[in-house]
Amino acid sequence: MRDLSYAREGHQVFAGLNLDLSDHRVGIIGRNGSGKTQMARLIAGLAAPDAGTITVGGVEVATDRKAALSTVGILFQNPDHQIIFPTVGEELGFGLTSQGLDKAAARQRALDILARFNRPDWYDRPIHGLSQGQRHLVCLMAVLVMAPKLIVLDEPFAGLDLATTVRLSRYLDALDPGLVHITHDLDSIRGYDRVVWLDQGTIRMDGRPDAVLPVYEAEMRDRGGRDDFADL
Ligand SMILES: Nc1ncnc2c1ncn2[C@@H]1O[C@H](COP(=O)(O)OP(=O)(O)OP(=O)(O)O)[C@@H](O)[C@H]1O
Repeated sequence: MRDLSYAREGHQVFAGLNLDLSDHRVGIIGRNGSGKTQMARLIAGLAAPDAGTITVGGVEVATDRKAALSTVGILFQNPDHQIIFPTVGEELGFGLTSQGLDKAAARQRALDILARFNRPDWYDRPIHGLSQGQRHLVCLMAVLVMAPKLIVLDEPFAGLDLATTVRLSRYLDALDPGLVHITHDLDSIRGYDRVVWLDQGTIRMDGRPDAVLPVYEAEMRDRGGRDDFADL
C-alpha cells in the first residue's frame, strides 16, 4: 500500500498509509473500528482507495479487477455474505468462467478441488442445505480453485466448532499463497511471521508476534479494566 487514503461516508479510515505485507503469513490485529475490515476490502480490490495505490503480486487490484480475481482471494466471517449461487458447483465455477475458462474446464477444476477436500458428491448440492461450517468450506474451496497468490482472512473462523477451526487453520497454514489474517483470536497468529497492530487507521506496532502480542494484550487488559466506554 502506497500513500493510501480512504474514507467511508465522511469517516477518514486511512490517511497516507504505507505498508508492505510481503511476509508469508501476517496477522492483523486492532480494536473494534481500527480499520481491519476496510483494509481487507482494499487489499482484495473490493473497494478503491481515494488516493494512493494497492498492489498485490504486481496487480493494481482496484483498477485491474479481472487480474485481481485470480491474484487475491478473501474469506469473510459470514459465508452468506460471499456465496452468490444456489449450488456448490456453480459457486466454485463462477470465478473460473469469468476468467475466460470454458464451462467443461471450469467443471473439471471444481470437481478436482471437491475431490481434494473429500467431497466428491457436493457438485450439485444446494448450498442452502449446508451447515455454516460446510458453507465456510465452500467459500474456502471457491478461493483456492482460483489459485491466488494471496488469501485475506477476515475472522473466517468465528462461529465454527473447534475441530473445524483447527482443521481449516492447519490447511491454510500449509498453503503456498501468502496469508493476511485479521483476527481477535491472538492464539491463531502466534506462529505467524509478522503481526501488524492497527490503531485508528495507523500502524501502532509491527513486528514478530512475540514482540507485538504481549504489548497488545497488556494494553487491551489495561483498557478493559477501566469503566470508560468513550473510546469505543
Ligand atoms: N459504511 C461506513 N460508513 C462510515 N464509517 C464506516 C463504514 N464502515 C466502516 N466505517 C468506519 O471505519 C472504521 C473502520 O471500520 P472497520 O470495519 O474496518 O473496523 P474493524 O477494525 O474491522 O473493526 P471490528 O474489529 O469491529 O470488526 C470505523 O471507525 C468504522 O466506524
